[in-house]
Amino acid sequence: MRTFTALDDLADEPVRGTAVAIGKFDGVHLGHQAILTRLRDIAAAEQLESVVFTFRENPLRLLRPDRCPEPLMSPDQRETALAEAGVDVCLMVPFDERLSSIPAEAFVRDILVGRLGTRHVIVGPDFRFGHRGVGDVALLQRMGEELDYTVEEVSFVVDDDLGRVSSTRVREAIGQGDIELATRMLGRPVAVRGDVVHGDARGRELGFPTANLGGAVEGFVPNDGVYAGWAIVDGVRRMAAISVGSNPTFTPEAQSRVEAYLLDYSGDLYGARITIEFVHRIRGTYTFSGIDALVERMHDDVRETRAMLNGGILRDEC
Ligand SMILES: Cc1cc2nc3c(=O)[nH]c(=O)nc-3n(C[C@H](O)[C@H](O)[C@H](O)COP(=O)(O)O)c2cc1C
Ligand SMILES: Nc1ncnc2c1ncn2[C@@H]1O[C@H](COP(=O)(O)OP(=O)(O)O)[C@@H](O)[C@H]1O
Repeated sequence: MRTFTALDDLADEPVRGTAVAIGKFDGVHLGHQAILTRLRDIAAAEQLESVVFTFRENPLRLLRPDRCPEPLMSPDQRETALAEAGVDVCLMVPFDERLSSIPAEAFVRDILVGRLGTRHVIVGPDFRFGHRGVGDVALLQRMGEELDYTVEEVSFVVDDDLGRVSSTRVREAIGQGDIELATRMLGRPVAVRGDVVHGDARGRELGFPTANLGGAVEGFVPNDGVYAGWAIVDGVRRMAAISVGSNPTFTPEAQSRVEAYLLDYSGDLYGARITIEFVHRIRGTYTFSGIDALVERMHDDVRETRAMLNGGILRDEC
């Protein structure tokens, strides 16, 4: 996949004869994947390049920061998911004053047709575009008759079990601790990524050293609590008991952070970039009366993690 982070870069390396899907694609969930499947099929059938037109940040960050939700993915995670979906070209441009002031008609004429040579446009439900969001599917279609492209609106993915799939519902599911539902709507694990930093060096004394994620953590961090999941280090996936919290037993005022105890592992992870995938929420974060109570509970958490990830078979040892 070729990625462009500025529209002007298209002048140096033109992309012509395209099918274009436009949207935020936050989460690249099953609904987005339905759009990308159509995009790929249409592009393949007509020997066009498949292009995703998306934004680095949610447009609401500029337009209505008070209503802008936390993203489900970092731009890098989104780019990876789009590449995995078989997209040829990703345009991930900043949604800035300049882009937001382009009128809907000019967006179609100058960008979709002028710069991308669009033959087909594929959008999701309720798609709006152009300055003040005045452009809609009807306008896209009207302009397509004149400018010789077609438009397809892919409807919501509504599943008997999952209901309607949307980024908002994925956030809600994670917020309610239903990691399983979020995972099914995403069609991939709920995952965060970050660098392992030093903590308070307490973990190893408790018998549970934990890799603490620091710096800018990519992805949507679930609510405080304890989770069963996986830690992926250098491409190797290991079972992990994960804590998201401020360790209130020790540091009630601290900021919440993500830390993972990797089962059956000992080694040095400082400085490594690791991915943590959440599979199941075990419990909330408690303020224990002392270290012994915390450690006893952590043993249970580890047993439960192993049971969850081994398909529900509890073994005697932990
Ligand atoms: C599985 C697991 C469950 C945890 N549960 C709690 C908890 O309920 N309350 C709490 O205060 N800390 C909890 N912690 C966090 C520990 O307090 C923390 O890992 C320990 O203080 C080590 O911190 P350090 O990495 O900064 O050395 C948990 C950690 C793990 C790995
Ligand atoms: N099983 C393990 N799970 C997580 N980290 C481990 C494990 N074994 C060794 N480590 C190492 O120990 C470090 C965590 O130890 P800890 O005492 O909790 O210190 P800190 O407070 O700096 O996180 C990790 O960053 C990693 O380098």
